[in-house]
Amino acid sequence: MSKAMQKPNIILTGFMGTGKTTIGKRLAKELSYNFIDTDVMIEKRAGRTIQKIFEELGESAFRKMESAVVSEIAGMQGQVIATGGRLMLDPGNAAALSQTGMVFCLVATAEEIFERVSKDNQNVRPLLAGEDPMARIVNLLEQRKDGYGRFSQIETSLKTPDEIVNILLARFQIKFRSTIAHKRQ
Ligand SMILES: Nc1ncnc2c1ncn2[C@@H]1O[C@H](COP(=O)(O)OP(=O)(O)O)[C@@H](O)[C@H]1O
Ligand SMILES: O=C(O)C1=C[C@@H](OP(=O)(O)O)[C@@H](O)[C@H](O)C1
Ligand SMILES: [Mg+2]
Repeated sequence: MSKAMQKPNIILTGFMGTGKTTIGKRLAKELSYNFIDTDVMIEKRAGRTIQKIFEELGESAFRKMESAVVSEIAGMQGQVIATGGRLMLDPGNAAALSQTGMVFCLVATAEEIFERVSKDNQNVRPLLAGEDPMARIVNLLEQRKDGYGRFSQIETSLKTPDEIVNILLARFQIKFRSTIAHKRQ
C-alpha cells in the first residue's frame, strides 16, 4: 500500500451470498465512507441487470466489465468496496485493488450460502441458476478455495451482520488506527 494513502479502502471479497453487499453498506455507514458495489456499477454502465448481462452478452463480457470497473475504482480512497464474488480471483483485479487498502474475505458454509441465496429474490446469481444450485455451490467453492484462501478470512455463517461489521472495524482499526475515525469513537 502506498505511503501517501490518507483513507485506505476496505475491499470485501468472498463467495456469492457471504454478505459482501450487506456488510459493506453497514460498514461504510459506520466509517462514514462511500460505498461501492461493483455489480451495481456494472449494471448502471451496461443498462441491464447482471442476469441480463450473462444472458445477452455472456460471462466473459461480464468479466471484462468487472476489470473496467476496477480500473475506475483503483484511483479512489475512502471507499468500502463490495466486489462480485469472482472479481478478486482475477490476478490483475486483485493487484490493482489490494494496493488501495485492506482486503477481507467473507466465508460461509455451502448450506448457509444456499439458504441465503435461495431467499434473495432481488439478486439473481446466474452461475447458481439451474437444476441443482447446491451442487453448483459445492463445486464452485471447491474451484475457488485456493483463490479465496489468499485473503484474510472471516467466517460469517453463525454471525449477525452487526457482529461481522464489528469484527471488520476492529481489524481495520488495528492496522490503520491513525488514519481513520468512525462514529462509535
Ligand atoms: N450474516 C448474515 N446472516 C444472515 N443473512 C445474511 C448475512 N449476511 C447477508 N445475509 C443475507 O444473505 C443474502 C445475500 O447477501 P449479500 O450481501 O447480497 O451477499 P453477497 O454480496 O456476498 O452475494 C441477502 O439476502 C442478505 O440479507
Ligand atoms: O461469484 C461470481 O462469479 C458472481 C458473483 C455475483 O456477485 P455476489 O458475490 O455479490 O453475489 C455477481 O458478480 C455475478 O453473479 C457473478
Ligand atoms: Mg453482492
